[in-house]
Amino acid sequence: MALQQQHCEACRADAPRISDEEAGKLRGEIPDWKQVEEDGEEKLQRQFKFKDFAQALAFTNQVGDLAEEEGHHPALLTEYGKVTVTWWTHKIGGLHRNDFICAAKTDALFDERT
Ligand SMILES: C[C@H](O)[C@H](O)[C@H]1CNC2=NC(N)=NC(=O)C2=N1
Repeated sequence: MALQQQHCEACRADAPRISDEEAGKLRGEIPDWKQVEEDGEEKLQRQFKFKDFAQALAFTNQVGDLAEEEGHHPALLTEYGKVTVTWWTHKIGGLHRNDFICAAKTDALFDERT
C-alpha cells in the first residue's frame, strides 16, 4: 500500500530507527524530500512554495491538522511564500517509518490544493 494511504503507529521510545536500506527504498516514494542531519539526528525536509504568506499559513495549518490526526508532529517554518516542513521522531532521535508516511501525506496535501 502506498505510503500516503498508511497511518502512523504509536511510536515507542524503544522503537528502532529505520534501516538505511528501508529508508533508501521509501525515499523513492517521496523524491522531493531531502534527508538532513541536524543536532546529530536524521530528518526529512522539504520546502513548499506559495504565492504569498496567507497561502503559506493556510498550508501550515493543514499540515498541523494532519499532525494532530496522526499524533506525529513536524517542525514547521512558515515564511512569506514558503513553508519548510521537517519530519523526524523525537522519541528515537531519528527517522521512523512514521516520518516517511507523514512526508508522503504532506505531499498529498500540497498536490490536492486547487
Ligand atoms: C505523547 C505524544 O503522543 C508523543 O510525545 C508524540 C507526539 N508527537 C510526536 N511527534 C514526533 N515527530 N515525534 C515524537 O516522538 C512524537 N511523540
